[in-house]
Amino acid sequence: MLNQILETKKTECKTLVMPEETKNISRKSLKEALIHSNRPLGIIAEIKKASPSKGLFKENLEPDEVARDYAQAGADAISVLTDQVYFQGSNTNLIKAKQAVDIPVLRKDFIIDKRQIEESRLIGADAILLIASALSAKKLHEFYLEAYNLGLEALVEVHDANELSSVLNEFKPEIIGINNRNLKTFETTLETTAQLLPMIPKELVIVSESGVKTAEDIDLLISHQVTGALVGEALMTAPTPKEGLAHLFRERVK
Ligand SMILES: O=P(O)(O)OC[C@@H](O)[C@@H](O)c1c[nH]c2ccccc12
Repeated sequence: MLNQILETKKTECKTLVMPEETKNISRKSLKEALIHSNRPLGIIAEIKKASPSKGLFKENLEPDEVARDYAQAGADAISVLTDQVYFQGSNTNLIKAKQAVDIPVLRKDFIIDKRQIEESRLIGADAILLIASALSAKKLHEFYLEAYNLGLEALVEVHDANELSSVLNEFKPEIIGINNRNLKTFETTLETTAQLLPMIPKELVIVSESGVKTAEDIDLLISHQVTGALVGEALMTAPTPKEGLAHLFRERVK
């Protein structure tokens, strides 16, 4: 699946046209937002209309409304899928989400070409996702530096011990994402986070991604002292973002 997505991206990148710069953007730090969360675990709430494994989550998605709801519900940051073909996202969704809130916005896409980093800056992203399964460690490092040069941060995503050690041999990213989803079977298990955690230097910000669905999952991640969690499906399918987030932290909905 990932290979197919990357092939599509390659084709898309051939005709990539730089968007106009979204004006009046004030960049926010994802790292700081996660570290200074009001909850024991920072939350990146994801705007994801559909996914290749689960199909459609929401028929009519208003990214600005969802972003505002997430922020009001106490999310520390927002992730917006911008890939169109597989996730039904768009750059416009990110622009709208960013303009609606003051918390940092992460661009979720498959970045394989340096120009996509500049594109991310132009549409107003605060941070980008860099996927270890999609890039060599060398390229990851190069793209990581490019992002920070442009004033963006990067969440460097790994999903197994091999990827993690090859990344850490090359450089120490400030923010590491552990993706709990097996890219072949699409199954998720928080065991992935538990297993990779001890390999990561303590000073790095660690985000557990995918398959975080219940208050028990959140408890487990808190007990492992990860900095944050990236939650998509559980919030997209909750009656409201507020209820979804409250449920994860066993809070009463006000
Ligand atoms: O919906 P979930 O299981 O809560 O997962 C969210 C997020 O981690 C997932 O969307 C994701 C993680 N890494 C990605 C890379 C590309 C696209 C999507 C993703």
